[in-house]
Amino acid sequence: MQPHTLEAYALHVRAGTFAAVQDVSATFPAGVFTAVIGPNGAGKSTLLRALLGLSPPERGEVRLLGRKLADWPRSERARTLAYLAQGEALPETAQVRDVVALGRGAGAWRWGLIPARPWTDADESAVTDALTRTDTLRFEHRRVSELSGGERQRVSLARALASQPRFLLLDEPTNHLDLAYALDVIRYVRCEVAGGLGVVAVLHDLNLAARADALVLLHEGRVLAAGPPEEVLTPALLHTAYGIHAQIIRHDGRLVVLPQDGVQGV
Ligand SMILES: Nc1ncnc2c1ncn2[C@@H]1O[C@H](COP(=O)(O)OP(=O)(O)OP(=O)(O)O)[C@@H](O)[C@H]1O
Repeated sequence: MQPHTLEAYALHVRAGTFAAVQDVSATFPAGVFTAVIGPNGAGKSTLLRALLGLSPPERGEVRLLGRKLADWPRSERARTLAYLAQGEALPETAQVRDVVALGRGAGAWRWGLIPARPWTDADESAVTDALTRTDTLRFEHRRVSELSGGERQRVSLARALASQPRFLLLDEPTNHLDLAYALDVIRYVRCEVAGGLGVVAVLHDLNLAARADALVLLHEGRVLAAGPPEEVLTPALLHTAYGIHAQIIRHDGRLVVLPQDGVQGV
């Protein structure tokens, strides 16, 4: 048991009747950017939801900062673990600052999920801080409908950071973003990780995943490999997981995955 980690122990999680995650153990430390990779249907989103307590495991358990996730009071757990779901929609007519304020729980009060409490100076400064760190403060009064896809994703990130979480879980945060915006997201994430945040991100782009500190490669619901990118991004493992033939090269100190044309290298 490690105090500064989010951990999965021998997790089995069902999605409907399907065993989507099977016997998965993995450790996600604070101050580390871990990317969860694997082909479609490998169980990545299911694992993320189990780590958040949204999909209760059939067997095994999740531990957050050394304490069983199930033993955490709901509101404390929600503050400690922030989540950015896949393709999450933002309220189109709301102003950016108000959207980020939802990260302080304002939405949950409004919907009656947790008791309302007075809005404080600490809330206000956490919102300003999250806006500043994601470079969204300059358009805090714009409406969501006036933002580009990349700007929206930064606002979503700001909303998640506003709760000042210890861990941030992101499900395909670079989906539908062009390369510049995708790199932006990774850059903002890296800054937060340098400040001690633990980040777990499901990523499909292996060349973005190569920028993480650690990778967990899922295949058919199980961990096929875990460790630093150079240990996980190997031709043999990528062939087993994705059925592709790929070359891995190092450029400017970074790993680059070069798949050959077509699945099975056709
Ligand atoms: N409600 C459900 N009922 C039945 N099967 C499900 C359900 N939800 C997910 N699954 C199945 O569980 C498996 C894992 O799904 P999951 O979404 O976790 O995979 P993933 O790795 O995130 O996939 P993708 O990369 O396509 O998003 C898939 O085969 C999926 O079809």
